[in-house]
This record gives sequence, structure tokens and C-alpha cells, in this order.
Amino acid sequence: MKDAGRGGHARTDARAQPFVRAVAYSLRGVVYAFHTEKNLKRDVWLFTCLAAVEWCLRPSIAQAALTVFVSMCVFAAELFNTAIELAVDVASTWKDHPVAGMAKDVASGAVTFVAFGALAIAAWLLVSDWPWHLWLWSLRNLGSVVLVTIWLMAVWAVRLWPYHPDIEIKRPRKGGAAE
Ligand SMILES: Nc1ncnc2c1ncn2[C@@H]1O[C@H](COP(=O)(O)OP(=O)(O)OP(=O)(O)O)[C@@H](O)[C@H]1O
Repeated sequence: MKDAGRGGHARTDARAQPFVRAVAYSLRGVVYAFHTEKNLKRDVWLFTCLAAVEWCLRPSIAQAALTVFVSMCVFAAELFNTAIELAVDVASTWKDHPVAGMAKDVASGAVTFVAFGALAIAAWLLVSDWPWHLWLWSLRNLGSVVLVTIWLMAVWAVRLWPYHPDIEIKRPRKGGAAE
């Protein structure tokens, strides 16, 4: 990693309120992860499919809120995993070390746990809404549609937010050759 943290932080206006700065830093990290991590990109599409299903089946507002919360947990778990991977790469200087490998495996195990929980909840919601009806063009449970759509737009806003890699993160393990 070249000039990792401080160089990028210096670009955020130092005169900004601490809260605004904190949000800007968080957004920077989230945008980085959503542009570089294949798992997060896949999760965005999975959540888009889930939203489409909810537009059609129109679950109750409580069920829709549950799916939004669960998807937040999945995204958060992926973000923690990404942070841990980066920290481990820096700590191990991209060299093989059994502890570094184990740390990454544990972090990815945590994501797997959350993902299975999310799948179980999605399955339970689908089963509990049986028999399914296509409510796509009706006004039924409109609050659910609004909630899911707002969260979907927020997720896609982060995914499509212009990403300017102001730091260079090299992960030689993936490319094969270490520098
Ligand atoms: N420094 C290391 N030393 C030993 N093993 C490692 C090291 N880095 C990664 N590994 C092993 O390779 C696996 C994949 O690591 P990598 O950094 O490529 O993650 P990734 O493919 O980006 O994972 P994810 O798909 O969760 O983002 C790890 O789970 C770990 O078992």
C-alpha cells in the first residue's frame, strides 16, 4: 500500500465539522469497498433481486424492515471483512503467514454466518407469504415498497458513487508477484 491513510485524509477539508469529516471518511471507505470487493458487488445484485421480489409479493412493513435490516447486516459484515483483510495484508506485508491466513479465514467465517442467517430469514419470509400473489401494480403495503426502494437507492448510490483511487493498494498475493 502506498501512502495509505493520511494522504487520502488530507484531501478531506480539515475545517469541516468533526461529524461531517467522520461521515466523509466512512463514505470513502464504503465506496472503496463497493468498488473493489467482488462479494459486495454480488451482494448489491442479490439485494436488488430481493427488492424486486418484494415489489411483487408486497410483504408487510415489518417484514420489509426486517429484510432491510438483514441486508444492512450482510453489507456491514462484508465491510468488516474487507477492513480485516486490509489490516492483515498490511500487518503481514503481503507475505504468507499462518496467523494472517487464519485471521482472514475467521473474518470470512463471520460473513458466512451472517449470510446463512440472511438466507434463512429470506426463506422464512417467502414461506410465510405463501400463497404468493403478484401485487406489482397494486397499492397494497405501499410503505414496504417505499422502504425497500429507498434503501435500494442508497445502496446503488454508494455502488455508483464516483470512485477516485487516491491510494494505491497492492495485493501481490492475488497477482502472484510480490513487489
Ligand atoms: N498473508 C497470508 N498468509 C497466509 N494465507 C493467506 C494470507 N492472505 C490470505 N491467505 C489465505 O487466502 C485466502 C484468501 O485470501 P484473500 O486475501 O485472497 O481473500 P479474498 O479472496 O479477497 O477473500 P474474500 O473473497 O473474502 O474477499 C484467505 O482466506 C487465507 O486462507
